[in-house]
Amino acid sequence: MQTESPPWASPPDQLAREFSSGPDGLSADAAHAALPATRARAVSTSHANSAWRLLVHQFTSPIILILVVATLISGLLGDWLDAAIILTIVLLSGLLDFVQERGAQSSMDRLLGTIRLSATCRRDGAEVEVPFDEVVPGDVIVIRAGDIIPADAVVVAATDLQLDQSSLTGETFPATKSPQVLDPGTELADRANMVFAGTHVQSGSGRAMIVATGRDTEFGGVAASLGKKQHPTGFERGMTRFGLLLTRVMVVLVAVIFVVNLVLHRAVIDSALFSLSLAVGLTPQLLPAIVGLSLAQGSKVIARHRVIIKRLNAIEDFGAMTTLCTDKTGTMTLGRIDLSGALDLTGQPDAGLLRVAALNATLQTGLVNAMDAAIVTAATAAGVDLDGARALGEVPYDFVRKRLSVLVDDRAGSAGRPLLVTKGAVEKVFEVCDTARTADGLVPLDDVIASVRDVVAGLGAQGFRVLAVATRESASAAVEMGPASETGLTLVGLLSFADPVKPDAASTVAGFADAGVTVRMITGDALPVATHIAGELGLDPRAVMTGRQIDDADDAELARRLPAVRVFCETTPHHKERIVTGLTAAGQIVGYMGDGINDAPALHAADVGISVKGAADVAASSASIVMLEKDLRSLLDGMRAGRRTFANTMKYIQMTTSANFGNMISMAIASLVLPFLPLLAAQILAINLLSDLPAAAIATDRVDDRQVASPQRWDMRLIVNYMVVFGAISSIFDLAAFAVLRLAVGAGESEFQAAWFLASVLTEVFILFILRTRGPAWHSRPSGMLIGLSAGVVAVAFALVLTPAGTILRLSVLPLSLAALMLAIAVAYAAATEIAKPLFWRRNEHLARRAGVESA
Ligand SMILES: Nc1ncnc2c1ncn2[C@@H]1O[C@H](COP(=O)(O)OP(=O)(O)OP(=O)(O)O)[C@@H](O)[C@H]1O
Ligand SMILES: [Mg+2]
Repeated sequence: MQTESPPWASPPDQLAREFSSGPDGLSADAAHAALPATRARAVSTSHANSAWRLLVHQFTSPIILILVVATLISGLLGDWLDAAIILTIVLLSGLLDFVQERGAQSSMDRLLGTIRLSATCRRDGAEVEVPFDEVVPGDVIVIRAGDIIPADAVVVAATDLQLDQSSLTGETFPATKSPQVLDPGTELADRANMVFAGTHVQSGSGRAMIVATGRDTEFGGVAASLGKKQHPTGFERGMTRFGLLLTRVMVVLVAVIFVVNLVLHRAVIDSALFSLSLAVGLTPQLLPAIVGLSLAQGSKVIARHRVIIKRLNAIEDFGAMTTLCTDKTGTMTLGRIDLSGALDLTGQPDAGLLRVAALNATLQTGLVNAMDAAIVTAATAAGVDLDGARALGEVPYDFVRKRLSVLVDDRAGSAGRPLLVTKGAVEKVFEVCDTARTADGLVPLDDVIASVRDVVAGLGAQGFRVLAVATRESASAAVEMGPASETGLTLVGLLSFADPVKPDAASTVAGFADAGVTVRMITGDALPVATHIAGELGLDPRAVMTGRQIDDADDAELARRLPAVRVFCETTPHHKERIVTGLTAAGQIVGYMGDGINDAPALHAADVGISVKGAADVAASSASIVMLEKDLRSLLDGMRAGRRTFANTMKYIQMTTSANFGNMISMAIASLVLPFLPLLAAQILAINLLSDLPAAAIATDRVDDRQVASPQRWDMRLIVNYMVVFGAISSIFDLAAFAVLRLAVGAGESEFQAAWFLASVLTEVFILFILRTRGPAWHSRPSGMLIGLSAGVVAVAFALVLTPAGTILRLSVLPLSLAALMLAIAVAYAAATEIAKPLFWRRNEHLARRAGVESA
């Protein structure tokens, strides 16, 4: 839609005409009609076409491509049947992966649908919630503090509207927005009448008309509309490193095998196919699918605890979490705040103070806040009359000042002169007061500050939150309101609020401790009440640090001190973020739970950001986990489920890599001394396909309790040790089979291959049952799916070598005795592994437990 003037330079009525809209927004019909066009311009964050992309993705790994090319060449050179079989198996494996991943993805999408962000739009004159991707040009959105802007829009009404545009411009200082008409040449950062997609409202409120959506927005070029680049989770980092390691091992082994075969004067194309098939065998190509599947499975189980995983890989970090930082209000406390007292500076009830507080709480226009709501409720109940007082100006609450000021025209109160009413955190209000009102009249604040602090501490020790109230008569109403207006005030009283601790909070904190997770409370609230609540929760109230102490420490000192601290108080959003990064630097895997705008930076910095449905948009979008209810208990259950998921993923990785590693080694040795290839390419691929089927069932397998008793962390050394130890054991038995076949039985090429084929499948399946638990295999019951699939695969393997069916893979029919011999070797191998297992875990226990837990 091209116009003479850009939206920021168009007068409101012209804009409205252009978008066939008006002050009251679109009609629902018009909005629906505009939807297809809007969708077409959407930033493709959704999975449009992704089924195809996912399918193609299965076949685009370099090894698979090289294998396919080599196969085609071999087909051209003559053997079309062999080539066709290889291609069929590759295709089947790819399809298997595809089906798994697809299933995982769609169940994920369904869960995510329940926590989609929505915007408040005016349609047909009423306010309705509209999902972000259904907001269309012409819509008038209603925005409040904490909201994320869904699309670029021109402001049509504003009250102290301040936007945080740092995601777009990098500028962290909030930008003030108001309706106005600007010069067409105005730069992005100066467009003071526009709000941009992906930015969020810091404070104030307003309405704005959407002028551009999706790709047409300033943010559109960036991939996702909330596309702050997420840093990779610990798990993702681990997977990447592990993938690299495997690739290196594979390249070396495959190159060696290929060269050796050439030196031995084997056919080039056969040797190439053999080496490439080994490469396919060694790369656990089901890995992404299995991981995706077990994560999706995990997220479904976790969802039963009313916890939604937004970013699948966060599950692993969720299970690895060693410390959980939470805010106080609503998490540790009930969050149903009641005003318990309006007090003078000696702590005695003061009837007049409630009215002053109510002026501030009622006339403020910022974010609806539980404390303001409590004041309004109490004032209404007490029949306080505001006598038509009205606001002349406001300095909205912010998390650093921790004050909220309203300039009031109060005809009944202050003899016609405007009154500035400020309330906020006690120490923060002290900072702007010169005098205090006592029974003896006005006195300098310093005369009473110590005794007021005592009163506040006394209230805190009873678990009351306290706000201070201050006022100043203003000479004229014409003053420009800003933080600088908060000066020279008179402290007039205190408000105390009750917000009791949740009955089960202490036991849940203990539950986390039992699970190896240290809980830390981070609050913006004052020291006295914070330590009181900490005590009730069983957190050491002496292990406390205030915002000021955090400011005084540099990063290194902070990282050193943080692990011992359990309670942080008087913090700003920036402190919260530093605490999280400091704990991370100290080697912790940090979970952060919070729901306010002030929690967003910390949520983003944490390994596991946890928010709550209904939280401020910025908080929800910074989190990787969203709870449907703010309930620590279900978070604990969800975490246990996350650990189970992690354990299953690890099982798969450990088992397949050790089996594959062992096979590679023995194949390499076998191909050196045999006069023929130990297995044909198609046979290797078939073994791979068959053994991956039961391995896929690992995603749904049961997990031993003791494996979820402490944080589980990705540990490269453990994986490598595992791969080498159990790979070596498997090689030894491979070579034993090899020796028996060549020396005792004197098997020829196709008989050898058939026997080894059988032995390979049997060992890979048996080993699943041994390695899936750290204790004795018979103590831990596998899932039904695992048993079923394994039995099926074993039956297929026997059928292939005992009937002519196997000739399609060039397997000869084995005599029963030889098949029995292979079975015996596989059983002996399983037994040997069972014996080696406790020895391995005893030696590597420290690695398994090296999760860096320092329990409270
Ligand atoms: N609407 C308000 N008006 C005045 N002061 C406020 C208001 N809201 C909060 N404060 C003050 O600022 C302090 C910090 O509140 P804030 O919501 O920023 O903290 P928080 O870290 O979210 O705390 P919590 O852990 O309790 O959720 C409060 O304890 C209170 O003293
Ligand atoms: Mg909070």
